[in-house]
Amino acid sequence: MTTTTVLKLGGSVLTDKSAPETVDGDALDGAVGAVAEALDADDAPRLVLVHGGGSFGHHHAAKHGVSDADGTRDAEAAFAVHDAMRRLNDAVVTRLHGAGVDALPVHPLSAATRDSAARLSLPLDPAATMLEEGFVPVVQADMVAHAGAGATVLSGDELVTTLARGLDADRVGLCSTVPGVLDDDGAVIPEITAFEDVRDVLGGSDATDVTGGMAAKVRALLELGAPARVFGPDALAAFLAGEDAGTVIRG
Ligand SMILES: Nc1ncnc2c1ncn2[C@@H]1O[C@H](COP(=O)(O)OP(=O)(O)OP(=O)(O)O)[C@@H](O)[C@H]1O
Ligand SMILES: C=C(C)CCOP(=O)(O)O
Repeated sequence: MTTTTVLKLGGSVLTDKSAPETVDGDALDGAVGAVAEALDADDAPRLVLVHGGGSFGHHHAAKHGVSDADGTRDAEAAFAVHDAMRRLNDAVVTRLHGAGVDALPVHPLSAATRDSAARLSLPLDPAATMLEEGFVPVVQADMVAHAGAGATVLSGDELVTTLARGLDADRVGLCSTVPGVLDDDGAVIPEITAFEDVRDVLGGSDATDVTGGMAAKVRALLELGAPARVFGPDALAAFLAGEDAGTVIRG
């Protein structure tokens, strides 16, 4: 039976977060290589890729003072974030093509919305139909029109949980720069089942990040209702091959 995997490639992995709009070419090649190899396997999953903002989205969002909670009615500001994310998305999709992966872009701004209670509505048909037709959807973190708030940031983490639920994913992974969620001593916590257990060790991000870093990630994954894994680039191939990797989060 073919399984469905939703995988986020963290913006902190794909980019150099210390320099605006800078792709980390080696890291992107490494991730793309692992994806291409996994899709060549006999038991390859159907794969939905999501990517975060790194030094593309977060840089522009911070500059314009927007986040997933604080919106803007300045169309040029919203477009600056979206367009930077599109440039990163183009870079990811193009490298995937270079590795023989049939990737197609998905830009949520054109179709997703948030209501006044910040509930996300994301049409799933595009990604579902792409999967049916053998493509790999590559969904960018983006801006989204938000009732009563103008436009807010839509994080890759929220896209992962929404797509995983909506597409009934069998496996969910978040590849970040860290090898997992780390405890006070820097060791990988094997399993998280409650936010209270890890609240004290969870922080934001070391770099510019408008969506809450690791604490927000763990919170979102605990609400998913299915196991999800947070791991580093070294474990990406193992995760895609169906093995355990990093920290498993079970809500
Ligand atoms: N307990 C913790 N364990 C691991 N990382 C932590 C912890 N607390 C805070 N962090 C920070 O969380 C970061 C990962 O979150 P971040 O949102 O930056 O990653 P990402 O999803 O890969 O990138 P992006 O948000 O750009 O897509 C780590 O680089 C680290 O700085
Ligand atoms: C700032 C933007 C548009 C991206 C936020 O998504 P994340 O990097 O997954 O937190």
